[in-house]
Amino acid sequence: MNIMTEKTLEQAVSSQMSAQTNEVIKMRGDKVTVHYGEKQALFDVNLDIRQNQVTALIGPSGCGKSTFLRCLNRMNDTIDSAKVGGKITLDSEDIYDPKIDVVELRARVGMVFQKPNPFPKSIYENVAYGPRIHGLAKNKAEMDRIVESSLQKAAIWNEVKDRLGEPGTGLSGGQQQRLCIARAIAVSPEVILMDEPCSALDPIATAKVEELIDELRQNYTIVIVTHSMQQAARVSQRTAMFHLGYLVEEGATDKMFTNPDDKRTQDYITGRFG
Ligand SMILES: Nc1ncnc2c1ncn2[C@@H]1O[C@H](COP(=O)(O)OP(=O)(O)OP(=O)(O)O)[C@@H](O)[C@H]1O
Repeated sequence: MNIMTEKTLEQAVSSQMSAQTNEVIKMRGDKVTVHYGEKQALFDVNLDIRQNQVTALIGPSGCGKSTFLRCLNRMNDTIDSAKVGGKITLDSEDIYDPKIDVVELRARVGMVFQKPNPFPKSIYENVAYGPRIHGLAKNKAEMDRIVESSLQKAAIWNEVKDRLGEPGTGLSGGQQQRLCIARAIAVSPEVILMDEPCSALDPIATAKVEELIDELRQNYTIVIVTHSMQQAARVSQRTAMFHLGYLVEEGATDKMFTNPDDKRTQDYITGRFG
C-alpha cells in the first residue's frame, strides 16, 4: 500500500471514530442549518451520533430538536418550505448527495413518531408492510418470520401473537407504540429516530418503551427527542442540549446532568426555563 492510500484510509477511519473514546460515529451533523422559508430554525449544528448508543436531544420547546431529528432521515424533504444546509453523513456517506435513494435511506434510518400511528390494517400487516415494499421476504413463511421476530424485538409478541389478524388501531396506546417500533425494526434499520415516543403514553407504558429502548441499543443506534429530563437520564448515554436553534453542548449523559459546562443546560435541567 502506498503512503497516499494509507493516509486516505487512515483519514476515512478516523473520520468515523470519536477522537476521545474511539467509539464509532454512525451519523455526523456538520454545520447543519435549516430554514423554514425566511426563518432560520437551526444554526451550524455539529453533532456526532455514536453507534449502539442512545443520544437524547433536549431543550425548550421550539429550540429545533425535532427539526434536527428530521434532518437525519431527510423527513424535512417532505416540508416544502424547509431548506437544509451543511452536511450529514451516515457511515461517512453524505445522505443529501443526489445519488442517495431516499426510500432506502429511510429504511436504514427509521422513525417512530410522537403519537402512535399504526396503519388502519391488521397487526400483521402493519409489520409486514415495509418488508413487502422492500422485497425482504421471498415467501409467506419468510414474512411470518420477519413479523414474529420484529414483534419479539419490540417486546410485544406475547401480547399480540394470538390476534395478529386484528386491527393495530385496536391496541392500547402503549401497545400501538411498540407495534410502531416493530414496524420500524421490520426493515432492519441501522438507526432509529424517536420523536417524543412516550409523550402520549401512561407511566407503565412509558416504562416498557424505555426498557425496550435500552434493549434495542445493542443492535441499533438510537436518537430520541424528549421533554422529560428523567427519561433522557434513564435511557441515554449521550445528551445534546439545544437552545434557540443552536446546539449548546453535547456530552455523556451522566456529566450533562451532574456537571454541565453551559449555564443554559444547568438552568434547563433544573427547571429554571423551558
Ligand atoms: N413545518 C414548519 N414550518 C415552519 N416553521 C417550523 C416548522 N416546523 C418547525 N418550525 C419552527 O422551527 C423552530 C424549531 O421547531 P422544532 O419543532 O424543531 O422545535 P422542537 O425543539 O422540536 O420543539 P418542541 O419541543 O415544541 O417539539 C420553531 O420555531 C418552529 O416554530
